[in-house]
Amino acid sequence: MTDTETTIHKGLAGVVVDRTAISKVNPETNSLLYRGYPVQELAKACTFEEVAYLLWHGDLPDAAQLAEFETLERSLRDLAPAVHRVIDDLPTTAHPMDVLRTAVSVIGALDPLASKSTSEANLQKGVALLAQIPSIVAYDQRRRRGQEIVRPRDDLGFSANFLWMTFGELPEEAVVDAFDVSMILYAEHSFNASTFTARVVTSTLSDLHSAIVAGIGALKGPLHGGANEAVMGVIDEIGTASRAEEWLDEALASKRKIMGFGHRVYKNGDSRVPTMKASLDVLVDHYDAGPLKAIYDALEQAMEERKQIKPNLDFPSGPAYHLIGFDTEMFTPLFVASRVVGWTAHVIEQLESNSLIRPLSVYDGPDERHVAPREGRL
Ligand SMILES: CC(=O)SCCNC(=O)CCNC(=O)[C@H](O)C(C)(C)COP(=O)(O)OP(=O)(O)OC[C@H]1O[C@@H](n2cnc3c(N)ncnc32)[C@H](O)[C@@H]1OP(=O)(O)O
Ligand SMILES: O=C([O-])CC(=O)C(=O)O
Repeated sequence: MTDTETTIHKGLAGVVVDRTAISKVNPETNSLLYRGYPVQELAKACTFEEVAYLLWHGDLPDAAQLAEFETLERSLRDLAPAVHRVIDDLPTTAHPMDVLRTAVSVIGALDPLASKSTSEANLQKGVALLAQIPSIVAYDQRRRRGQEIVRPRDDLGFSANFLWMTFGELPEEAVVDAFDVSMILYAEHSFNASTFTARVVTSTLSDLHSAIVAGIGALKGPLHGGANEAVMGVIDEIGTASRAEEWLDEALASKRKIMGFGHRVYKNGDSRVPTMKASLDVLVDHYDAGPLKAIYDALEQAMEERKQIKPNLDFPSGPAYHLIGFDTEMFTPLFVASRVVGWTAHVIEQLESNSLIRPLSVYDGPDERHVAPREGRL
């Protein structure tokens, strides 16, 4: 085939690269299934731990399986001293995603199973990361605020413990539930950029921690997970609901991408947004945050009128995390705390039927040329 006959799929848009049994994103029906279950049903009826178990094992746990899984996750929450030391050595000017990426890399280097890549070994590594990423994120926010570390509690579930370690107190159940819903919704989304990155790394037969570190790097960008942090910047810039339309017109005129809107796959709205928006509404009531919600609604409406582009999950989750009390730059690490579940499931699935991921490209550099003799060239 000549270069002129080759179709280039920029950004791999529309390209199907493999099969997956983990989740199904369906833009036609605006639905998202985890192992066959609609994510809205899971968010309503299950805890994040149950959903993690489902994504890793293919089925929801029974009572004994859940108890065993929860006991294991709760037993692994403490960070190794070396991980603490590395975090302490990093300046508080470092972005929390860089701190998290570095800490996960240290966990990998310390892991006695580092070179083992059976499904069992990868599940063990995955559950340790599930348990320890909240400890890293909570500690990082506290050290930035000059606060003492709060140790994990093994009498609390994943989300309650995460909030306990971050804030040193337990918020009301409605807040814990809203946070848990966000964790469920962020857990998995087929071949998104960070998951694909993790699968590319895995396809070389590299290890799980390397894949997760690479996934964190891909998630950090504002076109992907970094958008939940950027949404808060937008809301701060707008300042008050009555300015939303004017702000949007100026932003669009200067060709800005509006963070928290649009999606590569969903063109008619993100299946997860209604569920997260309901949780945001609970938080808005709880924290009496009408003005923030008014900006949210005004921007959503103006974006619909100007561009007919709908919000993605990062639009409601950014303000939700703000209301719960997280610093804005911690929002994308919160996404990691959840998505590590999806990444781990994909690493395991990739290894089950691996093929090195290595696409082709069309060369459009200079025609062949030859190196002139050294004398005369230099
Ligand atoms: C959890 C997640 O990762 S969800 C994604 C989070 N990312 C964001 O919120 C960042 C903002 N959104 C975007 O940049 C994009 O919508 C993406 C990257 C998510 C998807 O992009 P793509 O599928 O490549 O769509 P693409 O960029 O081609 O957009 C198609 C058209 O819609 C416009 N558009 C899409 N999203 C936006 C947006 N957020 N703001 C303004 N215009 C937009 C594009 O400018 C383009 O217009 P044009 O045809 O006139 O040039
Ligand atoms: O699927 C995508 O491209 C991005 C996304 O929504 C996610 O990773 O949750």
